[in-house]
Amino acid sequence: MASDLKNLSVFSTDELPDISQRRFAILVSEWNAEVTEALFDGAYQTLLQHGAKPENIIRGNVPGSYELSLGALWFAQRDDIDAIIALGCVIQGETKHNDYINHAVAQGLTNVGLQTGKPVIFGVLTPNDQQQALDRAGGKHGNKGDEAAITAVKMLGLQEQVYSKF
Ligand SMILES: Nc1c(NC[C@H](O)[C@H](O)[C@H](O)CO)[nH]c(=O)[nH]c1=O
Ligand SMILES: CC(=O)[C@@H](O)COP(=O)(O)O
Repeated sequence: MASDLKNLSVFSTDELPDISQRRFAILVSEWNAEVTEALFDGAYQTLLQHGAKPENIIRGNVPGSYELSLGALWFAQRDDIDAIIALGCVIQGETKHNDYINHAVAQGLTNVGLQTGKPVIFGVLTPNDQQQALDRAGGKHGNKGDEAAITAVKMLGLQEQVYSKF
């Protein structure tokens, strides 16, 4: 479903888990900072709105989206981090560089989640241009940061369900 058909900031909040004691790492790429800072604001506020405590949210910056995977691994290896939200914006350039970054970071973040068993959320925009990025960082299509944060919350809820006793 394309973003044209679904606002990134509209989601069901039914049956969300208690996250008051949960600890989150939010990784932010420094490339396209106007966009990634808006993504961070969305993710951070969404976590607070759904019960997370400010003292349980840690932020880390990486130079670019390509570095999100390693940053996510470092946080995921900490015993005091329950979920990682990785935020970036890779705008299509003149060459195929964006394709290589996008594929690397998508696969890298997936691998970190599978390797550690912790929710590692792909909050990376891969737009064709700046306007498409802004539309998805608080613009007409909502905020990908909101979506990434609620995805982390929902995955923690699934984790609780899976590992709870009958
Ligand atoms: N062009 C963009 C980049 N490029 C930088 C890479 O992510 C990486 O930091 C570099 O290749 C060194 O390893 N990063 C973005 O996040 N967004 C871009 O549009
Ligand atoms: C992916 C990017 O936007 C940046 O690395 C520049 O890309 P390009 O050299 O293809 O314009």
